[in-house]
Amino acid sequence: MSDLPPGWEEKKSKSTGKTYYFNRGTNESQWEKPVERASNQVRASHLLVKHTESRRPSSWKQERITRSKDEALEIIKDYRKRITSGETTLKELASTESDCSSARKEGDLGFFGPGQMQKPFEEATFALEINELSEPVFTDSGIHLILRTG
Ligand SMILES: O=C(CCc1ccccc1)N[C@H](Cc1nc2ccccc2[nH]1)C(=O)O
Repeated sequence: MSDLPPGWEEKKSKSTGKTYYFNRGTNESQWEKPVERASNQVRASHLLVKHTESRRPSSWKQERITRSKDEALEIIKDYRKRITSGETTLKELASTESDCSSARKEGDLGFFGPGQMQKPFEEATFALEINELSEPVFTDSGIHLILRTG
């Protein structure tokens, strides 16, 4: 009985006879045996709008961030409306609008566990279902929209 994570199955390459692994759910295939991720890990993408009170009021987008916290919240609320209406997606918006360097990865932060992110961000993410979008979340970095992806 192969101990593979849910959705993965072991297959034999027709051409080389080598064992590989296929995930029917995601259509991924890989040579390496997939490992279970620790159950207390989550994955998220986020869009960050910084403001003058941000810990580091600078980003790849803007050398000096001059918007106020109130202005940042209005912007984030507008982004959330555009995502929930289906006009755009968090990943699309994060790529061009996020003040976090993860913008270059469509806002993806990868997997993380407890104690790795600022508490408000961690608590908000762990409270989300997979594919659920947060309300605006305030951290020392600024104001975030978080999409839990894993
Ligand atoms: O700390 C980083 C880098 C985060 C990152 C993780 C994984 C891949 C790429 C970037 N960026 C900060 C802004 C920032 N503050 C955050 C607080 C919580 C989660 C993500 C955050 N991003 C900044 O740019 O000031």
